[in-house]
Amino acid sequence: MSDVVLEAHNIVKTYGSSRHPQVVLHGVDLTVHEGECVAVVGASGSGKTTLTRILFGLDAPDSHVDGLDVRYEGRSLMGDHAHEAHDLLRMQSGIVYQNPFESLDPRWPAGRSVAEPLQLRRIAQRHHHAHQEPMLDDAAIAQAVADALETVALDPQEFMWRYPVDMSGGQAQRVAIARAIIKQPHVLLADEPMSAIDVAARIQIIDAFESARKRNPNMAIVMVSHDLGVVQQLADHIVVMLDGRIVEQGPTEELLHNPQHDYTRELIAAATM
Ligand SMILES: Nc1ncnc2c1ncn2[C@@H]1O[C@H](COP(=O)(O)OP(=O)(O)OP(=O)(O)O)[C@@H](O)[C@H]1O
Repeated sequence: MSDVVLEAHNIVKTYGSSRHPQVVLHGVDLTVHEGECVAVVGASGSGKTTLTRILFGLDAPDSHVDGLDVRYEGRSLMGDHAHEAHDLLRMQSGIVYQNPFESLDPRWPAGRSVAEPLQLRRIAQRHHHAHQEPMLDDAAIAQAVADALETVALDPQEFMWRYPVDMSGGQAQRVAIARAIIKQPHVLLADEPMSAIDVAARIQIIDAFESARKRNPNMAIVMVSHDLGVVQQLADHIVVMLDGRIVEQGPTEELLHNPQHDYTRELIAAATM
């Protein structure tokens, strides 16, 4: 089995006040390997987004829990060197959100939105004199933007200058995916990337993720969805959540053909694709 890139151990998360605590994650463990696509599925409110945000260092779990840890490529996001681990994870991860129009600046053409993560990397290179990687020039950034747009099957000539207002939801989501993958991230979080997209365009989003994986086979993807049907074509491993707990997980084929939990059977019956 390939290397573990992300791991979460005994994650507890409580919202609310001390008088009215609401525990939304009850000691959850999750492991993601290099190159693997893990889908986290379950009903609305089951804790999928909270768990995956914690896994990507975007939210903090309850502290003072025995056995608690969150690690990226072996580095703990919780311990003494948490800052370095968070910085590394931020640099080496990409995120795709549910609504592409909220993640793209409406004043910018697609080319600029897709280029921005590399522009920011170039600024960081200038500040930190990072000599371990070649300095990005304008031509390298333009080429990377064209490559990323091609990966998601958008013609760079046409889309470089297209504004979000002139895109369909599916096209805008593919631009958002191009933006998320341009840095060749090690880990990609996609939170309900298809639920705001009409059913006809979903296949293009699936194709976009598939070609992003082909281009960067070591990249791990964590995909959140409430719909098993949507993720079955992409996921290698499915994790089923119910009321803040993982009730079942396993390789996609095995889980879909031989579900062990009643709730997994319900999800399979309700799947849309
Ligand atoms: N910032 C917050 N403050 C208080 N409660 C929260 C907060 N964020 C999430 N919750 C609660 O935590 C629970 C889990 O939410 P979460 O968004 O992780 O679930 P989910 O499975 O991703 O649901 P959905 O599919 O609707 O996004 C829900 O009951 C939600 O109301």
